Amino acid sequence: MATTTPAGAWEGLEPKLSNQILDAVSTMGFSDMTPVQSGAIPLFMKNKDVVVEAVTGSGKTLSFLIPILEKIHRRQDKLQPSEVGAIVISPTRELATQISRVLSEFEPFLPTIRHQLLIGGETSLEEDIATFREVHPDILIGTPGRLEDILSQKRGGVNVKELEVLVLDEADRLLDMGFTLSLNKIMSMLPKQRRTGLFSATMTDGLHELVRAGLRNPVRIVVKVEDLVGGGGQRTPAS
Ligand SMILES: Nc1ncnc2c1ncn2[C@@H]1O[C@H](COP(=O)(O)OP(=O)(O)OP(=O)(O)O)[C@@H](O)[C@H]1O
Repeated sequence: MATTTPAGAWEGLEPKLSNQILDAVSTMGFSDMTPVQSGAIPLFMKNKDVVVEAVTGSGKTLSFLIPILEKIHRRQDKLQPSEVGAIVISPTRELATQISRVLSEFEPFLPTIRHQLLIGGETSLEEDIATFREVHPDILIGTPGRLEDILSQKRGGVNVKELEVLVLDEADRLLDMGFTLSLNKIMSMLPKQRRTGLFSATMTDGLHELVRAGLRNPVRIVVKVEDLVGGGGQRTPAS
């Protein structure tokens, strides 16, 4: 990324990242974090909810995928076949697919952590349920409609009682596209003691409402275009 000012080496993060994750990011060719990554990853790992306002191309994807992978990797009681540890909600099939691709790059380093893409379109709900039973994913990445469908079906077999992390990616677009009800429905099905991260390019009134409904004392991280060239993001309480 040409415009991003490096924001520190991955090895310097506190709490420390696992060797498998350090090896994965190094294989991806990333020696330093971007400002959004150095801001969001430690907070998420320290069990804070985060609201991240960051422009496109700031490196948001790894800033939520890495804490998700760390939390699942570090669990003492491993997730049971029907249990999922994290859900990422994205407004479009393309974006969800892109996140799934980035997550796949970690697979050689963390082969026991599996994920499933739930976006509708090419697969029916029945097929997605069959894949869930076969793959036993730990992480679900999807669009609101199909995620809501599979979570609301008893026969879907998805157990969210151990879920630790929910991510709402491109949250401004999720609301613009009319997914508010679906998001509220999904959130109502998830454990309250989870961590939630909301990522968005802009903060609108509707988003403040969603933050109030779905997040607990979140820390806000703002990364503007000038931060990408000048370095550093700001942190302020979001509420
Ligand atoms: N630490 C890093 N160092 C260099 N490049 C990185 C780093 N992290 C991510 N990238 C690259 O930066 C690009 C943008 O990252 P990412 O897709 O996460 O950003 P984004 O903010 O989600 O953007 P978009 O809104 O376009 O999805 C990707 O090509 C990614 O591979």
